[in-house]
Amino acid sequence: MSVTGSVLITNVRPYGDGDPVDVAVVDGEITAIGAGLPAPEGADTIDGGGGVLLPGFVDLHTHLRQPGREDTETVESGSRAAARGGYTAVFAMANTDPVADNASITDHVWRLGREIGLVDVHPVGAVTVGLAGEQLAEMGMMADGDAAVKLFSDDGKCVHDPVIMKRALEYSKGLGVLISQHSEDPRLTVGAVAHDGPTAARLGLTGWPRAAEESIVARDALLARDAGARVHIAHASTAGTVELIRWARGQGIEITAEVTPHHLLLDDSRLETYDGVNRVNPPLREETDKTALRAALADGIIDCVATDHAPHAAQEKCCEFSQARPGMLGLETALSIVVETMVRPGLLDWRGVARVMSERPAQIVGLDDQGRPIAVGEPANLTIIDPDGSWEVRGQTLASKSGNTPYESMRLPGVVQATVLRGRVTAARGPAALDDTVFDPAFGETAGEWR
Ligand SMILES: NC(=O)N[C@@H](CC(=O)O)C(=O)O
Ligand SMILES: [Zn+2]
Repeated sequence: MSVTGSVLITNVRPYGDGDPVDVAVVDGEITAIGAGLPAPEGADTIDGGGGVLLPGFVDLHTHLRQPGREDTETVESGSRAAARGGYTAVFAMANTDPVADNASITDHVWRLGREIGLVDVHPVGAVTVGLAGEQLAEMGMMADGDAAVKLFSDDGKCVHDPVIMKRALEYSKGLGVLISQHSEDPRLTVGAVAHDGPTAARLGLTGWPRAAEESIVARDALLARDAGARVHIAHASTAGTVELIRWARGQGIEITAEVTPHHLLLDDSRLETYDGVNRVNPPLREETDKTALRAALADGIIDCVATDHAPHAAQEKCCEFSQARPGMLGLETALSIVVETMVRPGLLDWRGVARVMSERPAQIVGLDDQGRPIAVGEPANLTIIDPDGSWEVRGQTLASKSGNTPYESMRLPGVVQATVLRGRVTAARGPAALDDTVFDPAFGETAGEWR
């Protein structure tokens, strides 16, 4: 991950503040910020178009599907999707085939990410062997490997046995790593496909109760308290989870949490059509949950946004709702959903977006080169956003190998114009593209084509 570049970014507003400035980057590091800067020697110039400059985004929850399901996503296609979404680091979940429960696999994924070089790919290690929930995986070996695994999760499955979870938390503390829990009591979700509420009842879908999530959140908060360990809650989806985290924080328990863009925007009213694209774990909840999740993200009870980018093949999503695989794409649409649900309603300003999409996720996992301030001497991991632009989502044109976006044909606000990883441009479109601008009507009125 040592490849660096030099670039001059012109006409951008760091954190959306003040008049546009230029940002000079030499060998991956910001060397100057000011008006009318000369391009560093040998550096390309990209035109920021007066857009907002933020630290590159960090995703704590991405499914890259390699090894095992390269027909739906690869480290390469997922890295491209991440770069186009404004991300400079992603954490690739362990529910691959074979499962990433040993250092040879986590190191392999890490090496692939490094060779591709579009985003820092940090493999997540499994907590238990084969995600089976019975025997702890060699967490220490993974943490000590080339990938230096920082985050562990059986995501897709919950570490259900409290004795195993207790031991895993104790180990994680000793290793200085973090466990991300997919909070779902599997005994309460047998056959469940939709939020357990009036909509599921009316549609004849088996319900997934809020208690399936909240009981594990409460339990793990207590286990973390007793172990003196930190714990992270993946894809928080209910108002009750928010209250439990608030309570635990008040007790001094070190608990952090993420929310997905889809749980901020969508609710179970989407299920009326029985379209499998809307099936996801945890399920889309109700309006009251959405409101609580947005407020919690605004006030910091929920730390960050994580995509839970979950690519699936078309034939796995088009079937009858209960048969469809759970999961939605997220990397390329996350920023726009955050603009729609948080920035437009005035819940977050651009500094707040930097906090929930860059700074907090980097801090939670202890990345010291991501989520850094935009300042001289800092690593140039950056994203440029057109805050006033909009684009129309088309699954077909996304960089992801899959097309299972719940936002198909929706016009979304906020357009990622370019992403810079250690001074190298990893994605650029429209005015920010290095070559001449190409307007592609498929991308809508304001969003230019990716270069
Ligand atoms: N979220 C999902 O619905 N699916 C994820 C697993 C997960 O994050 O639980 C997947 O791997 O497809
Ligand atoms: Zn999950």
